Amino acid sequence: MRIGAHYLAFHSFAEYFAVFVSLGISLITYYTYSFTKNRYLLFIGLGYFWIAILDVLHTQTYMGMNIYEIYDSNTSITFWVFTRLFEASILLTAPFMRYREYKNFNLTLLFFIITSIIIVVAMNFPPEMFIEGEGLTDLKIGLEYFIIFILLVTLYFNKKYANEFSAVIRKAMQYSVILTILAEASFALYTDVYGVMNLAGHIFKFLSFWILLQAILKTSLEEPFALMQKSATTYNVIPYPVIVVDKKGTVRQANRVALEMFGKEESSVIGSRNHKLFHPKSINENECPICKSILNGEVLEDYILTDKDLNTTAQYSLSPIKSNENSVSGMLQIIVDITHAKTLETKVEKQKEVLEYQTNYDALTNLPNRFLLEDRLEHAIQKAKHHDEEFALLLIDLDQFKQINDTLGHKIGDQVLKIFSSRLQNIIHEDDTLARFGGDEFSVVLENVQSLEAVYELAENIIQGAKQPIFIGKHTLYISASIGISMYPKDSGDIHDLQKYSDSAMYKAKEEGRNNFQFYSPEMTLIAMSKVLMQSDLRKAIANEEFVVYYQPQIDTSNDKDVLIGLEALVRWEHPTQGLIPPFKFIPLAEETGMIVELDRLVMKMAIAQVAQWYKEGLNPGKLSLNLAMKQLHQDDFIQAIQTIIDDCGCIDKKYLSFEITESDLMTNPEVSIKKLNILKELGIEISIDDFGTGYSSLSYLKRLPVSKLKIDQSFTRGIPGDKDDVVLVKTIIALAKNLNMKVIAEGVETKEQKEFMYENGCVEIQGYLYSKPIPSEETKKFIISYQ
Ligand SMILES: Nc1nc2c(ncn2[C@@H]2O[C@H](COP(=O)(O)O[C@H]3[C@@H](O)[C@H](n4cnc5c(=O)[nH]c(N)nc54)O[C@@H]3COP(=O)(O)O)[C@@H](O)[C@H]2O)c(=O)[nH]1
Repeated sequence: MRIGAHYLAFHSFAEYFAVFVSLGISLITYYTYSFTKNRYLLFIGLGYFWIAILDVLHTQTYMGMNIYEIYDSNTSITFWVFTRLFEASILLTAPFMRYREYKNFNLTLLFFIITSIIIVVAMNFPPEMFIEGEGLTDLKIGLEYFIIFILLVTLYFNKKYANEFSAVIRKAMQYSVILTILAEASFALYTDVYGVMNLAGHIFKFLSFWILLQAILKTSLEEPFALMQKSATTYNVIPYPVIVVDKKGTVRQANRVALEMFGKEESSVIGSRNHKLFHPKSINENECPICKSILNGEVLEDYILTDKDLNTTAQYSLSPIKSNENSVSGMLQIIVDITHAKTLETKVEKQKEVLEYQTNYDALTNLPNRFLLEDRLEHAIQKAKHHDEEFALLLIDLDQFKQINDTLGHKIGDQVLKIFSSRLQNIIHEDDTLARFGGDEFSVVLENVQSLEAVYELAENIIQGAKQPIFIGKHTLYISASIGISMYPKDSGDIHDLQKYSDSAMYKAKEEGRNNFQFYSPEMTLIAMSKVLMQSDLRKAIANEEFVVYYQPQIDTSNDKDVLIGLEALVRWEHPTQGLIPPFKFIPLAEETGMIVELDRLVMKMAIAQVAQWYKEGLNPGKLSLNLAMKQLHQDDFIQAIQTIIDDCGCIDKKYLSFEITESDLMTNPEVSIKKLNILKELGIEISIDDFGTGYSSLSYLKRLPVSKLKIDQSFTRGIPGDKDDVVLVKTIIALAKNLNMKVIAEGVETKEQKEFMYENGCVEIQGYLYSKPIPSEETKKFIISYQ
C-alpha cells in the first residue's frame, strides 16, 4: 500500500496535529499547575512546548511543506530524530522530576538551550540521515533504535514508580510510550517515504500524543472540576453558613445556608462587600474585627457578633485560604448562628436571676431574707475584723402581730409588714442591712458601731417608729416592737451565736413587757440606758447651767519662793440627785454628742468672769488655763464668742488667758488648727499642748504650731523618779521644749521627789496635788491670797 500523491497532505495533518496536541499539553499542564501541583506533568508540559517548536521546524524544512526556501531532507530528518530523542529523554527523566523542586525558569532555559542546539545542528550541520535512492542511513536507523532503547528504559521506570502516579496517568504514559516505541520502530524500518511503515509511524505517533493529551485533560481538568463540583455540592450541604471572601473583603462564594441566614440572593452577594452585606451598620469597617481578620489574612476564632437590627447573634471563625505557602488569596468564614442558643442563655440567665432573687430576698417586702442576711453577717464579721470595728445585730419582733392576722386577715397583716418594713428602711442608714427573717421578724446589722448610744438610738427609733399608727383602709392599727441586740465581738465572733443571742435578748424584751429593747449582755443594757439617760440629763444641765468651775493652781518653782502663775479651770457637774459629778464621767459623752461646744463656752464664761472679778479685787491669780476641745476651735464663731465673753465680763487682758489643747486633738488636723491658733496668738492668748507625750506629734508641725508651752502628761509624772522609761521620756520632753523655745509645765506632781526631779531637769512650772487639788472658787481665792 502506498499513499503517494496525498502524502504531503497526510504528513502536514499528522505533524501539525502533533504540534497542536503538544501545545495543548504544555498549556494545560502550565495553567492547571496552581491547583494540580503536579510537577511531573509540568515537566512534561514544558518539554512538549519545545517539542512543538521543533516539530514545526521539522515540518517547515520538509520538502513540499516548507513556507521558506530552506529545505533539505537531512535537515528535516535531523530535526525529527533529535526532537524524538529529546522527547524520549523528557519521558525518561519525567518520573524523577515528580518531587524535585526545580525552578521553572532554569528548566525553560535548559530546554531552550537543547532546542537551540538541535536547531543549530539541523540547520547548519545536518548529519546524513537519508540518501536519495538508497534510503535511511545507518546513523538515522541507529538513532531510532537508541530512542527505542530510551523508551524501553522509560517503560521500566514508569512501571517501577507506577504507584506514584494516578491510574489514568500511569496507564496513559505506558500506552503513550509503547506507541512511541512502535512509531520509532516504524520510522527505523521504513524504506519508502510513501510506504505503509511511514504511515504507521505517523499514526502511532499521532495516537501516542493523543493518549497523552487525553490523560492530561483528565487529570488536570476533568478530575479537578469533578472534585470542585463535588465540593461545591458538599459545601452547600454544610449545615453552617460558609462565606468565602477574597483578601479585599469581596464575597466570592456563599453557601445556601449563608444565603438563607442573611435572606440574600446569590446574585446580589457574589462580588459585593462582605462588611456591607453581613455586618451591622453600627460597626465601622475599620474597627470590625472580622474585616480586620480578612484584611490581615489572620485567623479569627469564635468571634461573637450580635446584630440588633436583625436580632441575630452569630459566632464567626475565619481562616485564610492560601494559594501557595506564602500568599493568602482570601478567607473562609464559617458562621454559626447562635441566636437561638443566646436567647435560651438569656432566658436561663434571667431565670437564674429570678431564682437567685427568690433565694435571697423576701417576696413580700423585697428585703434580704435569712440566707442573704447570713451572708451579709459573714461580710460584716470580716470587715469588722479587718478594721477592728464593732457591729450590732438587732432582732426585731412585732408584738401581738398574730392578733392582726387572726382578726383582720393575712392581707391586712401583709400590708402592716410592708408598711413597717418601709419605716425601718427610713430609720436605718444606707450602709446598714435590713432583712426580713420571716413572719413578723426583722433584723438589722448596724456596722461600725462607734458608741453604744448609737445602737441605743437606733433601737429607740425603731421602737418609736413601730408605735406610730398604721392606716389601712378604714382601719387604724397600733403595733409595737420588741428588740434583742447582740454585739460583735463582745458577745461572740460567730454568726450563729450572735443570732441566738439577739433572739434570746428579744425574748427578754418580750418578758420585760414588750415595746422595749434588750442587749444580750444585761450590763450593756444598763450602760446604754444610763448613757442615754445621762445624755438627756447633760442636755438639761447645760440649759440649766448646773455646773461649777474648780481651779487648780499652777506654780513657778524657779525662785526660792514658789510663785502662783496660773489656774486651770476644771468643770464639775452639780447633778440635782447624784451630787458632784467629775468631768471624766461626762466630758467624753459631751464630746461625742457635740455638747462640749456649749459646755466649754459656759465654763469659759464662768471662769473668765471669776478671774476678772479677782483681778478687779486686786488679786493676781496669774493666767487662766481653759481646756479647749477641737470641736470648739473649729466653730466658725469661736473667736467672736471669746471676744463676747471677755467683753461681757468686764476687763480682762487677753494675756491672762491660756488655752490647753490635747496633743492628740491637735495632730488630727494640724493644718486647720495652725490657722485658727494663729488668730488666738495674735489676740495675745497663750496656747499650750495638754497631755504632751500621749499623742504622736510630728516635729515639723510642732515647729509650725503657735504653741508656747508643753504640758507633761501626768501619766509620765506618776512614774518619776522610779520608772526609767518615764524618766527618759520626761527628760526628752523638757529638752524638746527648750529646743523649740517653749515653756514646759509638769502636771500630776504629787510628791517632793517629783517636784525636785522636774526642777533639776529644767521644768520649773508645776501643777499637781502637791500644791493643791482642783478647788472651788472660794478656796481658790484663799489660795491666791496666800500666795500674794
Ligand atoms: N474640755 C474640757 N475638759 C475639761 C474641763 N474640765 C475638765 N476637763 C478635762 O477632764 C479631765 C478630767 O479632769 P479632772 O477630773 O478635773 O482632773 C484634772 C485634775 O484633777 C487632775 N490632776 C491634776 N493634778 C493631779 C495630781 O497631782 N494627781 C492626780 N491624780 N490628778 C491630778 O488632772 C486633770 C487635769 O488634766 P488636764 O486638763 O490634762 O490638765 C481632764 O482631761 C480635763 O482636761 C472643761 O471645762 N472642758
